[in-house]
Amino acid sequence: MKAIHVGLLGLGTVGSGVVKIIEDHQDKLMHQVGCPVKVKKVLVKNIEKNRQIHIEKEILTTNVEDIISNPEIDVVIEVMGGVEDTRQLLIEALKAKKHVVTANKDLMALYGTELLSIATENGCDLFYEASVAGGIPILRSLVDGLASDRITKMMGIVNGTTNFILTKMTKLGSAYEDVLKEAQDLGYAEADPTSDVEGLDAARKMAILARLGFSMHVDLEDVNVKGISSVTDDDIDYSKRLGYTMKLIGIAQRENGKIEVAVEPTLLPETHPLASVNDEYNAVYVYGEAVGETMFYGPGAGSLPTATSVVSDLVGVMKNMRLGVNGRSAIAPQFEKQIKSPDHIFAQHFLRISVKDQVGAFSKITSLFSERGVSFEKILQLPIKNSNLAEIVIVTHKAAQSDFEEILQHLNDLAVVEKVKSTYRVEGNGSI
Ligand SMILES: NC(=O)C1=CN([C@@H]2O[C@H](COP(=O)(O)OP(=O)(O)OC[C@H]3O[C@@H](n4cnc5c(N)ncnc54)[C@H](OP(=O)(O)O)[C@@H]3O)[C@@H](O)[C@H]2O)C=CC1
Ligand SMILES: N[C@@H](CC=O)C(=O)O
Ligand code: NA
Repeated sequence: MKAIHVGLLGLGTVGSGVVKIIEDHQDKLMHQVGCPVKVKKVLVKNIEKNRQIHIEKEILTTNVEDIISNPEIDVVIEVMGGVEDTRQLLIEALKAKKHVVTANKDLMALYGTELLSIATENGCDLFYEASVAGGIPILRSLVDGLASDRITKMMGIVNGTTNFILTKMTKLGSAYEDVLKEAQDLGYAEADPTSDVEGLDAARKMAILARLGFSMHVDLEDVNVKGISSVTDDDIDYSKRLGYTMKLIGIAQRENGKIEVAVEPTLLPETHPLASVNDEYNAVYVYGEAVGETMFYGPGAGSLPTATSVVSDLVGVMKNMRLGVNGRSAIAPQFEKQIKSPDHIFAQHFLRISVKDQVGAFSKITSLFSERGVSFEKILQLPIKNSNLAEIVIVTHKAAQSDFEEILQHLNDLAVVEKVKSTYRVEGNGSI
């Protein structure tokens, strides 16, 4: 039977893994799809570069047309990254009736809707499992495994780099910059790691998850984002003292048809299932009205885990080719997008405030909270050595985001408050 020919755009961390899996698992692939799978051409920037894997030099090219306009190539696998130019390339590939598999969340978060509709118009598949939570088959689980349910909440650790950094800072006391460098060396971080540490990479993934889970057209701008670059050792220490673990958490929840999607450093009780997800591992908790609680766990970044999702998508394309049903799996959103306003978003909050160590300071602060009906779950007050300042650490009960923001503004105006040093969302007290 005729072989399926693949054109690969990119041969870095993920691309090398794809080549390795296609070679090493050829028997399994042939058994599943009934024909050999061959990598025909690979686009790279620099042909002369030393590579981790062995590859015939004549397969490499710097001319994208060798892939996009190559009539022998059936499937284009995009693992090079980039947005605008890559979007044009993939549109060209789809119009040339090539199926596409991509790991590119930047692209799918911004142009996923457009690309999926071009794929459908051209009878092509466009699969992107690796774009969210690397090796975890989370998109297929939402689209197929939980297809019959109504999903109301998804919460997870969806960025390997930041989870790696926070784990090493928490468990080993490592310095932020050193661990970031380690994550880059291990191939977890993006080409520009700003998108990892500032939460944008996780926001892109949460937008994709919310779109599929809630069947709504969720845009990247709908996601409230805060990253981990301002998290300090002190914040981590205080969280530990209060029994919490700091994680970069993505939350997407739906209530009465309205949604909230956010990514922010969040404190979780140490006993929470997501608190024990460490290093580059990811986990996504999904709550469905009928199924109840489900949780998906696995490596969120790295060469072979991510490539596993890519090659499994390739198998999906090839199975559809055999059945003659390519280009029929994308489903248009069922619901109009409705975003929750801040007075409908409720969460607990951690605050660390330095105050003048004087009589009445504490009551001035507490009355700001009580005036808005916000009560405290935990409080810690400690003197700051060699100063006339004290540090107050508070964990509130659930409060509306609008009330909390108002309290913060007024706190900063109080004469007894030297500085609100940090605030974090707290999740998972009582339930996931
Ligand atoms: N690393 C990971 O764990 C994960 C990555 N992803 C996504 O997968 C994609 C690839 O990531 P990763 O493998 O880490 O990236 P790398 O930087 O390791 O590899 C990128 C590859 O693409 C090639 N390339 C980049 N730009 C061009 C261009 N303009 N023309 C030709 N070739 C180009 C590079 O060529 P050369 O080798 O010559 O420099 C390189 O081989 C990204 O979209 C990323 O977000 C998704 C999940 C996990
Ligand atoms: N940079 C990303 C790679 C996978 O998506 C991460 O760290 O999770
Ligand atoms: Na995945």
